[in-house]
Amino acid sequence: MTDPGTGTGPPPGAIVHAEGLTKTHHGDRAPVHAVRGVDLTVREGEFVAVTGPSGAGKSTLLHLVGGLERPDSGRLWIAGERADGHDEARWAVLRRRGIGVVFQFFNLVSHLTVADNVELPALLAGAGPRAARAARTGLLAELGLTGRENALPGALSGGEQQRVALARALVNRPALLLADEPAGSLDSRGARDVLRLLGRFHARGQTILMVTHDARTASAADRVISFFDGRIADDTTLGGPAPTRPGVTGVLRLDD
Ligand SMILES: Nc1ncnc2c1ncn2[C@@H]1O[C@H](COP(=O)(O)OP(=O)(O)OP(=O)(O)O)[C@@H](O)[C@H]1O
Repeated sequence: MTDPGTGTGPPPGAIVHAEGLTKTHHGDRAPVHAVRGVDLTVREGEFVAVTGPSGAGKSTLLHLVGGLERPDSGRLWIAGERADGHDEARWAVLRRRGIGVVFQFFNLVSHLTVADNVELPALLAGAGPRAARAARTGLLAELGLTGRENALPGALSGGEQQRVALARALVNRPALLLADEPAGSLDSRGARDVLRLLGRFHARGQTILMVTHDARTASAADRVISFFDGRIADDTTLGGPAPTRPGVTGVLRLDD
């Protein structure tokens, strides 16, 4: 891959640092320049929303950061480690540093119970069954899902499914939580609950990078990046409480 080598590398405390990140999609029509030389730093504890019109390249940017797609050029660091290499090296960094992802349509495994969906990433990461169960139990309690452990995803509301997906994304205590339109398929109550939960995890130090086309959803973040035609058009830090302490612990109550 091309390495422009022009940047300065990640500053201290950067969870995401990208320099000149570029991605062109080659479908069956003309090439689409989805991300065009993006420089981006997300510091530990930030809640950043990337917003912009359909086709602006928001999801492609999120996929590049999350290792779901590989950049054509540019450099990417996750928690200080280069993460833009060939597939094996990229996955090794992402596994070590930990990235959790929530998608618009939850992407739960339909034939696994809630408990198994949430425990699966912990078991894949090498946790023993007891540790995986303890992590799952704590998170489901925090997310108001105690009693739903044995349900299959299809028996849950959209809001409940997204909370299960959130538990799954957080079970390995990732350095970074990526959220792609996390409220996009929910009714207004489900959307409000999920955004409130994201806000509370953020208040406890969770770093979050969220993509949304919706300005109201974006306002849950404390920094809003406007993306247009593959580039950052605006980057605004909003007011709001600073994270109180790192780590995701304690009990969240939806009705607070
Ligand atoms: N795998 C792909 N193959 C070809 N073109 C793609 C691919 N993925 C995305 N694109 C194109 O790249 C551009 C950016 O897409 P992307 O999904 O990143 O934008 P977006 O801002 O997230 O849009 P939306 O809000 O509609 O999801 C669009 O023109 C899209 O059609």
